[in-house]
Amino acid sequence: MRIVGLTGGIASGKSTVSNLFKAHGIPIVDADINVLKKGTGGWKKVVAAFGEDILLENGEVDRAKLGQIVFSDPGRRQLLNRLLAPFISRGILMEVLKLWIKGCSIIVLDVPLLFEAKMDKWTKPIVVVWVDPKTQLQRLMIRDGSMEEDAKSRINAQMSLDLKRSQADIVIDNTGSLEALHEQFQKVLTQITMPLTWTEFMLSRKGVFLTLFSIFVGVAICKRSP
Ligand SMILES: CC(C)(COP(=O)(O)OP(=O)(O)OC[C@H]1O[C@@H](n2cnc3c(N)ncnc32)[C@H](O)[C@@H]1O)[C@@H](O)C(=O)NCCC(=O)NCCS
Ligand SMILES: Nc1ncnc2c1ncn2[C@@H]1O[C@H](COP(=O)(O)OP(=O)(O)OP(=O)(O)O)[C@@H](O)[C@H]1O
Repeated sequence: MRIVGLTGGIASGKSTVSNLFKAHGIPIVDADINVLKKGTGGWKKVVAAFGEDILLENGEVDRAKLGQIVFSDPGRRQLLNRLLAPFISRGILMEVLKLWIKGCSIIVLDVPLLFEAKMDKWTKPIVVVWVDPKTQLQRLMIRDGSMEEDAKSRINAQMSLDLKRSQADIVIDNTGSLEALHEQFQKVLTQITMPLTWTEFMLSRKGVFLTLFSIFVGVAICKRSP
């Protein structure tokens, strides 16, 4: 199985790229899907630590409010990361397992904090969606309707995008137009859909079944021979 890591900086275009993978039939595992959903373990921990003030009337977490708290206070952000990390990794593992059982051979993990959370060692190749700092700030402010100071504090809450780029196997430069992004994406798609390496094949469902089948046949032959 090939587990591709997809990461980048805030508003660098990960979701846009992730949607392109989806549109081409590549399964995506989203890192923080449902970890804050009402009643889940992550929700309980976060409510216990941050108080019921962060909840909406329906009991769901007010993400905008929690975002404002954690992006303006590194200590509170580290606390949130610490509380949610086990639920995020468990969620990812379960999703990967489900896709493995289904027989998927190439999947993409969409993890904004892939390097920060040290999950990069589980993915190969790593695709980093990079954007120049000025464009990143502009896109973030437009998308979230936020002020420059708030947007900058969110950008600064992450490892630098240049450092992420230096650790990537594949870089998508998303500073240009959407057309330019689509063009680069086609090349990336060709790269990541290349035939599996021997190791990737052995880790896929087919590879494991083939190994088990070979062992079974080998044992059967040995038993029959005098
Ligand atoms: C702070 C929260 C409530 C804000 O929710 P909101 O819906 O407004 O934003 P969303 O989840 O879409 O995240 C937007 C972007 O913010 C950045 N971001 C999110 N969490 C963090 C964090 N803890 N540190 C730095 N950047 C972060 C990422 O680039 C992400 O893509 C939410 O992001 C959260 O619960 N974060 C902690 C969990 C986490 O670490 N998620 C990242 C998965 S690896
Ligand atoms: N090439 C592009 N040209 C113009 N706008 C773009 C381009 N790529 C992405 N955008 C826009 O920039 C914003 C950020 O993109 P996107 O939401 O995909 O980033 P992200 O990395 O997933 O963000 P986050 O980390 O906050 O989840 C969105 O409003 C998106 O529509």
